[in-house]
This record gives sequence, structure tokens and C-alpha cells, in this order.
Amino acid sequence: MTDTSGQLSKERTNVGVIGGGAWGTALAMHAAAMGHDTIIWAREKEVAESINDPAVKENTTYLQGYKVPEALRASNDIKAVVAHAEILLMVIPTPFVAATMSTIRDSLRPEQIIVSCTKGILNDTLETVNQILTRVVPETLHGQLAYLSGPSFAAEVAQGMPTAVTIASKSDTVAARVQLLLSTPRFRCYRTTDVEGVELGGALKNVLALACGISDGLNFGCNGRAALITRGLSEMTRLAVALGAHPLTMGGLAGMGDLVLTCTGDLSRNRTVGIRLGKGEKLKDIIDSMKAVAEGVLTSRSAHQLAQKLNVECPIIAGIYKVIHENADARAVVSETMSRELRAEVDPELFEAAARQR
Ligand SMILES: NC(=O)c1ccc[n+]([C@@H]2O[C@H](COP(=O)([O-])OP(=O)(O)OC[C@H]3O[C@@H](n4cnc5c(N)ncnc54)[C@H](O)[C@@H]3O)[C@@H](O)[C@H]2O)c1
Ligand SMILES: O=P(O)(O)OC[C@H](O)CO
Repeated sequence: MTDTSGQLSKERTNVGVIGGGAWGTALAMHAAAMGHDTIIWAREKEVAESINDPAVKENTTYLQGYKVPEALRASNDIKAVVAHAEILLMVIPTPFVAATMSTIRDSLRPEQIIVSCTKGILNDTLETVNQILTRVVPETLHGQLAYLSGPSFAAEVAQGMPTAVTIASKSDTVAARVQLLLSTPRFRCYRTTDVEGVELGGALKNVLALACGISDGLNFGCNGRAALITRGLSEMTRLAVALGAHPLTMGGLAGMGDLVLTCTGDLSRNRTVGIRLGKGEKLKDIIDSMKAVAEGVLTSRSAHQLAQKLNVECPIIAGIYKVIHENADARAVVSETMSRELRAEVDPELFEAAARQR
């Protein structure tokens, strides 16, 4: 494929990437390949060393096999990365967002844009990343927050494969700026002001990917997987709308797009965890064998608790919660879910509302 990166915008800026996992690395590779002066903060010394070493130029810990651009630098000094950046991509797994961002709270500048690329819902507080960031970063920066989500496996972005994502911000100006700074002919960014929809789509699809993995691990076939994706999207939409999202966002890249990718793509860590569970491995053994984070494991608890709290019917999410956190037998959970009271596919009230709008 011809490299046409950078045809859309000529503007080049300083990018800082907070988080040296697979996705942080792929996004840093993308930004550096575009010509942005990019530094990635990695928590682990060996990650920064392997990215910086001219003989290696690779994140051998989290994204092995993909050479990073010569120009990409890595650092273990998070404050130096913040000082460098006009735009900060935050790519920290959800459980570590608050602690990591607290360490740089006082180093952030009001004109900086912070783009969360993280997909999860915190346990206990049940906060989305947007809620964590508005709690942790100074108020002067709240209008500068944006969220990048959508179907995007790190390994494919690292290879420059065509990818489309969504950038959400309460400020359309901020979303448009991030969109322009990150879009290339291989990496197309859309934009929206529906922060809740984009965040919840990205977080909840991980729970459904676990479900599809379990189903595939049990050899339950293609019919079952399609049913899980479709009914899963209904649950995601009901829950996200109850939390303030726009329903149409759930049919877009951050909702259905990422749901389909993660429920069917073999690169998904969440789907892989599900497959291994379905084949009979213990969750602890699976987690212990992985360096990467499968966000759906913890988000399944948060999503189930949010559904209960808001009284939103989410039987698949409830079933995954039982399998993951209560050690329930997956076959029994499937049988129980399929034997629930029979119902209309779409809530009749929704049909009536749609008819009234015609
Ligand atoms: N990998 C992908 O394809 C992909 C794509 C889109 C979104 N995401 C999302 O990006 C986020 C980050 O995932 P990733 O794939 O970059 O990471 P990863 O799973 O490859 O690696 C784990 C990351 O967690 C960090 N970490 C571990 N303990 C930590 C601690 N105590 N404090 C701070 N950081 C700690 C590690 O340094 C490493 O950067 C997740 O929310 C994930 O869902 C991932
Ligand atoms: O590998 P997963 O399951 O964490 O999914 C990665 C991305 O979120 C896909 O868009």
C-alpha cells in the first residue's frame, strides 16, 4: 500500500503519549509517522529502552514484531513528556488512570488537549474515564478533554492498516482539532460531542467480547455469536442511553463497530480471555499468563452494578458477571438466559415512538 500518511493536514505538533502498552505504542507510532514530534511515556524501564535502542526500535514487551519510526522517542519521565506535549494521548488501563494522572495534575497546562484512548468503567465508583478525568485534572482543562474510541486493534494500526475511529469531546472545536491532527488516509477520524456514548460503547463492548469468546470456546457456533452481538448491542444501548448517551452513537464506530470487531476478531484480548474460559481454563490462570489488560473482566462488574442501580434489563451482562465473578457455569448461564420469559424483540413503546415521528 502506498504511504499517503499526512495528506490531510500539514500541521505538525508535539505529541505526548502517556502509556507504553500496545495501544499507546501503536498510537505513538501513528503520530510519529505523521511527522508529529512524539514522545511516549512508559512505566517500565525496559519498554523505554527497547523503543529508544537504535538496534531494536520496538516495544518488545507489549507490541512485539512492529518496528517503531526512527523519530519516536520513549521516556520513563512522565513530567518531561507532559512538558513536551501540546496534545497528550492518555492510554492507561482504567484502574490506573486516577493514580497516574494525579502524578501530573500540577504539570498540566490549560491549553493542552488531553485525549483519553482508554476503554473501561472503574469498579467501586462506577466512573467512566471521562468522570475520572474530570475528578482528577484541573477544572481549567475540562473543556480540553477528548475521547478516542472505535474499532482499532493496536497491531493493525501499527501496520498502517485502514482504520476508522471516533473522537468525542463536549467541545466540537477540540474534537475537530484532534480529528485534523490525527487523521490520515489510513486512519480516518470522525467526531462527535456525545462523550457518554463513545465512552460507554468502548467500555461495554469488552464485556460482550468476553461473552462471544466464551460462546466460541464452548463451540456454540455462529448463530449464538450473532445473537450475542445483536442482543448485546440492545443491552449496551439501553444501559448507555440510561447513562446519558445518544442511541445513534451505539450504532456507530464506538458502539456497533467496535462490538463487531472485538466479538469476532482473533486479535481481541477480551475475546481471547472468553475463549479460554469457555474451554475450561480458570480466570486467574488466564490473567496471570497475560501481560496485557483485558478491560472487560473488571468492567463486567461495573456494568452489571450500573444496570442494577439504574434498573436496566441486561441479562447477557448479568450472565457474564456471574461467570467471571461468581464462578457460575457458563453452559447453565446460557441455558438460563435463553429460557427467560419470551418477549417482543423491540420494546413496543419504541415502535410507537418511531411511528409518531414519521
Ligand atoms: N491494545 C489494543 O488493541 C487497544 C485498542 C484500543 C483501545 N485499547 C485500550 O487502551 C487501554 C490501554 O491498553 P494497552 O493495550 O495500551 O495496554 P496493554 O494491555 O498492552 O498493557 C498494559 C499497560 O498497563 C500499564 N500498567 C500496568 N500496571 C500499571 C500501573 N500500576 N500504573 C500505570 N500503568 C500500568 C502497563 O505499563 C502497560 O502500558 C485499555 O483501556 C485498552 O482497552 C487497547
Ligand atoms: O484486545 P481488546 O479486546 O482489548 O480490544 C482492543 C480494542 O478495544 C479494539 O477496538
